[in-house]
Amino acid sequence: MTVNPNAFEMAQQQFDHVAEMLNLDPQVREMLRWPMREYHFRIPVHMDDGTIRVFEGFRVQHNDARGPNKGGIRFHPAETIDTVRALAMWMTWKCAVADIPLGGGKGGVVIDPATLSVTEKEKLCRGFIQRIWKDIGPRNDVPAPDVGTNPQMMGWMMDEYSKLSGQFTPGVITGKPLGGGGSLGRTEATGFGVVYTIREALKHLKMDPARCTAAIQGFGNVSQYAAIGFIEQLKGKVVCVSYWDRDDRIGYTVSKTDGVDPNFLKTITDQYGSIDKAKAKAAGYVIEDANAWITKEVDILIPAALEGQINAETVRQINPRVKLIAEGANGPTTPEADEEIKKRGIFIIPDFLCNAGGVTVSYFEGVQNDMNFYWTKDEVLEKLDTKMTQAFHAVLEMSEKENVYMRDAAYMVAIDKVVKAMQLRGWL
Ligand SMILES: NC(=O)C1=CN([C@@H]2O[C@H](COP(=O)(O)OP(=O)(O)OC[C@H]3O[C@@H](n4cnc5c(N)ncnc54)[C@H](OP(=O)(O)O)[C@@H]3O)[C@@H](O)[C@H]2O)C=CC1
Ligand SMILES: O=C(O)CCC(=O)C(=O)O
Repeated sequence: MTVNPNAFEMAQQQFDHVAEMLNLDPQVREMLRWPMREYHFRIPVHMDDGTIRVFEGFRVQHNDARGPNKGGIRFHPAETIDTVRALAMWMTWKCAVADIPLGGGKGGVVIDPATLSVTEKEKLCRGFIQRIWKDIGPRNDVPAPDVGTNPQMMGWMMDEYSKLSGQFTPGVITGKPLGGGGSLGRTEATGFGVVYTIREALKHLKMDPARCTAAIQGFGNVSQYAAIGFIEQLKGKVVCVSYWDRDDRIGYTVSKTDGVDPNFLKTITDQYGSIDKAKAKAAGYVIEDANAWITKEVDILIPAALEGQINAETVRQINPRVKLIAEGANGPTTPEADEEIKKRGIFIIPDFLCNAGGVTVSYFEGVQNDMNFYWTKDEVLEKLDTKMTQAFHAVLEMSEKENVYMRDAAYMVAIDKVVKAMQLRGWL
């Protein structure tokens, strides 16, 4: 599948479209369609074989009117400054829609983490912090995990920041390991958040979740817990997940008509989301091509891999039965595909609403770090459910009031909050 060539152009196009609908002041548009600040740096790492490799890194701070910049760090071979800019901008809207007092940021390193040893990965994480530590912190910019990074890596980063700043500072990074300042429920948060919004959307559409089927793209952190939550909490059926095969360098869809078992699939998946095809086949799964997930005759599609996956080309392959698209990934749908989805009347839960569960529990993690007192998993997930449910209904209400597409409604809710904060602070 193709990845959108320029995610930032896509993010700006989405923003411009709604700014026009809102008749937003051109000066305010100019402030919001670009990041406030960005850092470009190079990170030298002493590799295990004695050579030195230099990696390219970025941190983008889009807007901090509502609070410290917040957003993950991606380690991905196809990372570009424009992808990071887009993701940072989407974080501003995400925190506003989720109604958490944070702004938008994102980081990235151009690297395939699967090609590094554990020691090299640790050096790269520490090197990232050495380059940026003076410009992040619990009160100005708080990174977290995203594609290609995990809690252990956040633990190393937090340690490096604490060493450099001379004081233990767990609140500088979220998504840390449990016992190392992490919050219970953060691992499940994004996927479960997707499921809470699906539950509310199905109520709105008057569909019974227990009679619904779903097809999921991806089998990383978000998709694994979206699949588990959809089956265990909503009693629905997931007919396939897809993944990127590192050895074959192509994607596959792993299907089972009577429903996949994500807990089993997790046992045959490596830390980067590659499923063992032979073991899946032996367990009765069918291996299909990468695109098969989007063609399935299901009620719900959950794109949860990368941006640009539902585009002008693939949108035509969506089965007429599909009633709902829940965007687990950031930016999975291009503006061309959006037009087609609108025409077909498919209900969409837009990305920065649907996948806001991760940053919401990251926010809870920061709050727990500040209190130095930790909640139980049930407390965290209950608070998450409340936040996601409120956010979903605020966007739905806007969509009904203004008679607009759910993505446009989410932008309206978010832009209104960010602009208000800018006004209150005297920036406008
Ligand atoms: N983790 C979080 O808390 C949040 C994540 N997100 C977004 O959700 C999406 C997924 O993130 P996350 O689950 O954390 O990342 P992971 O790295 O855990 O998983 C993404 C998976 O998708 C695979 N993949 C890449 N391209 C394709 C493809 N074309 N078809 C099928 N699978 C593919 C990746 O394989 P490979 O590694 O081999 O490339 C990887 O296994 C991203 O858009 C991310 O920004 C949004 C909110 C929060
Ligand atoms: O947990 C966080 O702070 C951010 C997660 C993230 O990067 C995202 O929501 O895209």
